[in-house]
Amino acid sequence: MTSLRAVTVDLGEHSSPTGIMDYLVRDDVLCWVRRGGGLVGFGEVARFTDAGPGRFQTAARWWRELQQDAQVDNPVGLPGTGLVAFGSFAFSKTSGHASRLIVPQVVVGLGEQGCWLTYITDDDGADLTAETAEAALAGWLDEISAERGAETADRLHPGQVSESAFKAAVAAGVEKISGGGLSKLVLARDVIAELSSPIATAQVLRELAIRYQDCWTYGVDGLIGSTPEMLIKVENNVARARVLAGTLDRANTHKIDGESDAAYAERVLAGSEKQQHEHEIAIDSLTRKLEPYTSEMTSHSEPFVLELPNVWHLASDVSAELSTNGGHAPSSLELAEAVHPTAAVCGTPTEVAGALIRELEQMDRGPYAGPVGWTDGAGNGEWGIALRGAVVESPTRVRLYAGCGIVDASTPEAELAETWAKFRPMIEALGLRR
Ligand SMILES: C=C(O[C@@H]1C=C(C(=O)O)C=C[C@H]1O)C(=O)O
Repeated sequence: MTSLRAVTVDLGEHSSPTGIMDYLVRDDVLCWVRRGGGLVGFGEVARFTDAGPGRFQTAARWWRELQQDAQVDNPVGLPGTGLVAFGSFAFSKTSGHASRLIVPQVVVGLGEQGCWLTYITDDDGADLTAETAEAALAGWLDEISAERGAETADRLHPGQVSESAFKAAVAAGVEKISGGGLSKLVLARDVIAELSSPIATAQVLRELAIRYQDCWTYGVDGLIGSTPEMLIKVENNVARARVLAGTLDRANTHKIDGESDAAYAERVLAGSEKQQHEHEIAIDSLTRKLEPYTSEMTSHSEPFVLELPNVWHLASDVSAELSTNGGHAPSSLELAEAVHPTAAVCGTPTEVAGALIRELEQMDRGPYAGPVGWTDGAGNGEWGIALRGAVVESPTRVRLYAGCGIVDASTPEAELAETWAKFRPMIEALGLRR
């Protein structure tokens, strides 16, 4: 195994109003961005890949061993400094898709407490100073990627799961739920964007990051998107999650005369028994899985309405003190494994829902609905659920994914419409029209 050396340097204040988005200038960036803060990585000095049920554990072991052999000079010491890996994990243990951790050569970070730069190398003789780190970053920024305009020949095609196949799967899912044995099931489908010229990934990421400020915009090795759902975040032994379930389209509203947006969302979403039921199942699944790792957990008794540009969601924020076993708290990677998949993207009970997804969807979800994010050497990290995103399969072919929670009151037409609302962020960022 390569042994790595790293240095983190303090960059002081970053005064630009667009923050870390200023660094989303290359199509090959690794990124994790929210409200102008986050991490952007360039280059690659180490990579881990694996598939199957052991993928999280082999990744965690690889990451631990990499730390043990590494020399890290990190006077900044904040979460996201020192050695960092970006990663994405397949949704399913049966997926052929490679889960991965990637250690970049250069990472720029921006948080509430400042801005920093990390330079990582496998070269024993490299000079680890602020100057070499800054020169490495400047080298990456020297060549920036081109933008592209929307082209009329760009097209959206059906994916592996057509609209009619999706509706049939939803009907079959509702029938299974009514028959007992499971209370919630999440079914998804895909669509393909065929572009007439190569995708400008950095531009897409910038558009998502600007438009979806409350979401986490991710870019990891061709997996791109902007997720509103935080699977697990660990910062200094505190874990946080944002659980979503319950969705209302903002483009096709049926407001009563004079009703405000907020009152409409409150009435139709927060006031809906079906949506509240779906939400309760999702929050229960997260808290149950997280509980064994915590000494204290807080969540609000009522969900709030989260407003995004495309949809409203019922949302709950959970926070928990992590219990330290022998002085060692679980890392973000260990917790991601423990809580994935939640009922927000799989169903309840997990095993029954997972098997039904395989049977009814008939598609490999790949990294869609799996954890995406980053980890540092101290166990901090942020793992979102890879939703509202796409996989860049070739420069001109992008596969978009979206799904919905199915409960006994679900109808195929409404769930199909909901998938279109969830595709919208990517469709618009790609400059496509439906
Ligand atoms: C499955 C997706 O979203 C999930 C399902 C939701 C729902 O059914 O209401 C809401 C948010 C997410 O937890 C997706 O975006 O593809």
